[in-house]
Amino acid sequence: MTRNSVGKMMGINDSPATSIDQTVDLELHDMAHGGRALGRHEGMVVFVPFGIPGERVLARIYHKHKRYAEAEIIDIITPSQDRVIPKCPYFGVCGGCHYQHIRYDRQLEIKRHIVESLLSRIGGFRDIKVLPTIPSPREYYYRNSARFLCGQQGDLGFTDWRSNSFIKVDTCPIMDEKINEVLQHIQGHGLPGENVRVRYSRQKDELVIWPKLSVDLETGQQFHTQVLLGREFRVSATSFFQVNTLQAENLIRIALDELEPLEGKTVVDAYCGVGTFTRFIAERAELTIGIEESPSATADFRYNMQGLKAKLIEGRAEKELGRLPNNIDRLLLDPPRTGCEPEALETILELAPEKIVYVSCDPATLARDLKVLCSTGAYRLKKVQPVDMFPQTFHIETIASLELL
Ligand SMILES: C[S@@+](CC[C@H](N)C(=O)[O-])C[C@H]1O[C@@H](n2cnc3c(N)ncnc32)[C@H](O)[C@@H]1O
Repeated sequence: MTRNSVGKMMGINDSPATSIDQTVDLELHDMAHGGRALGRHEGMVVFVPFGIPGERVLARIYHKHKRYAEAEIIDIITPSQDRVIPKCPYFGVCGGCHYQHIRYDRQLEIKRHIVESLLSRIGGFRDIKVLPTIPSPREYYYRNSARFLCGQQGDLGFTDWRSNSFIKVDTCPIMDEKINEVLQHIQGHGLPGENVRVRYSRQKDELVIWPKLSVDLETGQQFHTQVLLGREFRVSATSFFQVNTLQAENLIRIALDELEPLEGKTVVDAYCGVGTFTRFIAERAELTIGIEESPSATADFRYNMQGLKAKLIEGRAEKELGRLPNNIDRLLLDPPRTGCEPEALETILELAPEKIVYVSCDPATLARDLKVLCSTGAYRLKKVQPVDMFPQTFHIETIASLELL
């Protein structure tokens, strides 16, 4: 989406009365997708990071675009009752978290509201009531995976959200405690120019630290084993895996409920990764067909699906969906943030499965794709359920369920 289209969507005007370095008094009235609160000055929308809707703030304009401005809070005149003290010493500088200053139950409501408003504005779904966001079992220390950037001297850290420059970090309270422990050992030992990926399986107490480093810990492991609802998954260092293990179990439960009944059915799991959903579908359905393009994920999928009624098609979903037979009963979609390619959506409309469950990590592309699937009158949007996979950040995971009319 371009900046101008964001401006138009929000009903934003250009305002000569707003200028760089100006201090403005703002009532924050909403939260935009992307984690910034919204205020208005002289008719121009102002995006305010680390604000909370309902607050009145004094803010300094640091960017002015044609249709909107960006401002940083210099004083909070009326704080929200939902404002809390962030846990992380890097919060406000590090680009990883956006909501640590907001009480957790308010984060959940903000996410629900954003999904509903994007479905209405982008998707044209005016009457859809989005269900309350399912809270993460852990509000902090939930991530089973970290990707650290490496600075000049082998220091490990993340990015300053304003300047995009490297910042060294010695702790990260959204990563599993074990990943924080590992960081103590590997800090200062990164390889300049290379990211360091640390993944941890709490159930199996297994680590992947990639690439190989000169430290007093085993590094360079190719795989580790993650466990979801009692099933083991081999996951390679470079394969995608859901970052919030406990919440991924809820995601699977909801997706299965929406796909049921599965007995005797042919199901396609597009963008299947290492087989997270396929594994459970294949235990019930007649045949499950996964589609995945990543070579490491497809190798893991083959390993994980041994003995199950599951087939794999290696390739891009937008091409491979068109080669499927016409008897597909159910379709699960779990694409990357960019959503589904138009070609994939066209083919899905031709295949016309009775039920589609769309698992999305970006509600804007979800709304765009659901509009394509529903605007022809082929599908009805039955249920929309946000599931908080990423507490303390603006990222939103949503499951949408569609039925053929
Ligand atoms: C959000 S992940 C979901 C993976 C899996 N469903 C899971 O829950 O673990 C998206 C997956 O789609 C794969 N992918 C990305 N673009 C693709 C495309 N055009 N066609 C097929 N797979 C794709 C990625 O490699 C990744 O494994």
